[in-house]
Amino acid sequence: MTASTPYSKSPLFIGGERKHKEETQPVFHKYTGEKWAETSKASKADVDEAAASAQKAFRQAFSPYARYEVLQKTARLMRENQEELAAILVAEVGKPVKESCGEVTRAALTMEISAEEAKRMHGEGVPVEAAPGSENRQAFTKHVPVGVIAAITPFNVPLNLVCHKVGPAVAAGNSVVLKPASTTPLSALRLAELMEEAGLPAGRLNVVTGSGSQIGDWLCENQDIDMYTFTGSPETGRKLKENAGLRNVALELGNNSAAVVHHDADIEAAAKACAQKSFNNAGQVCISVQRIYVHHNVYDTFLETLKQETESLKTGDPSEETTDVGPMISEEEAVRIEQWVAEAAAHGAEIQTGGKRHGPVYEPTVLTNIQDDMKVCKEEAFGPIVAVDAYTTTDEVTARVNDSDYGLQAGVFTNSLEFAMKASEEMEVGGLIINDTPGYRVDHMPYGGVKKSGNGKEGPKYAIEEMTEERLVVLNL
Ligand SMILES: NC(=O)c1ccc[n+]([C@@H]2O[C@H](COP(=O)([O-])OP(=O)(O)OC[C@H]3O[C@@H](n4cnc5c(N)ncnc54)[C@H](O)[C@@H]3O)[C@@H](O)[C@H]2O)c1
Ligand SMILES: O=C[C@H](O)CS(=O)(=O)O
Repeated sequence: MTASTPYSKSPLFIGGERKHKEETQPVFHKYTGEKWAETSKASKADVDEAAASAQKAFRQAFSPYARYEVLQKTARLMRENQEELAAILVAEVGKPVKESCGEVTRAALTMEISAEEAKRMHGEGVPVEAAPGSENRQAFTKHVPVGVIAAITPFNVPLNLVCHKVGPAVAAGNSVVLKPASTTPLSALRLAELMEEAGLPAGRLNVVTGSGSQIGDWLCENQDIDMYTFTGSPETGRKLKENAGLRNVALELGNNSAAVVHHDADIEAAAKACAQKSFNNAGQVCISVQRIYVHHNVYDTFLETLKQETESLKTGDPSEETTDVGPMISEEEAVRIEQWVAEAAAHGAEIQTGGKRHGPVYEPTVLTNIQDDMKVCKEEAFGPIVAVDAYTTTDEVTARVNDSDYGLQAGVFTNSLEFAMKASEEMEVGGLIINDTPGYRVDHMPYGGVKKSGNGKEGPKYAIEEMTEERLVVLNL
């Protein structure tokens, strides 16, 4: 299987074998619209074969140090192939090349962190002998891999979010059946090649491409799958969880991230950070800044600086080094954002900058005079728009941050320890970032949300806890 270049046909990756299928799905270049590649469309039989291959591989010895070596070598190979991997992301996501290179850097680091965690898995001693009558017993726990993990990933960060599933899964000794996003599968297929080159035993990673809903259903029907790890929309995640039966489903879902700018914040720094994290990846990031609440004393200054920073962003061809904001994943999605903005404007919102669509490219857009019940505030935009409003008290803004079905991460720009600690107590999120945006993430930190944002925790150390079972061993000596 060669890396996908224009008009290449990618096979399924099952049991270390390439399996070309007659029926294919196109992958389009998200800026030019040209057909960039075709991927094989898996059948139920292919999914069942992949799960069986994964089970068979799982039963083969694969020591923690061998897993460490494979993951470390994978990270090295990713770095050596960074340019090629970034070019795939530019094409299949439409992600600006500088951001695509950044994703490859982070993905390699995720694999490296996973490698280190492969060597750190351990249980603990349990003092059962402290119980009367158990004086002659000893006990300890150990973490054992769950077995075969079905991993389903979203379109927007297709390499690093695949690594956040495959890396910890392999580190913990599991096998994986991976279903990457149908619109951005090529980076995952290339990763599978690199992991094979790094020495990953055949069957430890299987990649099935095709219809998400069909493959999702077949994975739920298949009893060779021991758990599911899903990243995507709440609607899809809910369906998967309903169909998985008694098997665990780790869910990393949506968000409509809020940032708070208090009167004592560094206003210029906050505006720069908010502009960057409102519009990177064309706003198609689960922790993209979508709502900004600014203390009324500094509202005008912040808004002016935010507008300037936003208008300095270059939109256009993602293959150009100078581009900051590329196309969205499809023109249909850009039209959806156009409609959301029009609806908000029809109800009084003011477009401070942006507001125009050019095919799949939507201009970075700042909205004011918004109402909290507008779609642009209440739902997940997943596009290059941000709504800005003023607040007066910390109680008021905390309530507005919490007025959401989601709770992944929030950011609070303040130098008040009192407000920061209040926020840490009262803001209903999985991650609270003080003096930065909710868009902050490093790949070894615990990452996950509450409410409709999901139930899982990523970061290799934390994902491994979900991908293993704790077993107690008691010795009656
Ligand atoms: N919390 C996080 O870490 C995180 C990270 C990235 C994206 N996301 C979320 O993902 C969403 C955007 O990604 P998307 O549009 O690819 O999401 P999506 O839910 O449309 O698709 C996600 C994956 O599920 C597959 N799928 C589709 N139907 C399925 C079904 N019936 N059963 C099983 N799988 C199915 C898709 O093919 C894809 O691979 C946003 O809501 C975003 O917030 C969350
Ligand atoms: O889209 C959501 C991602 O998890 C954010 S990041 O790219 O991992 O920082």
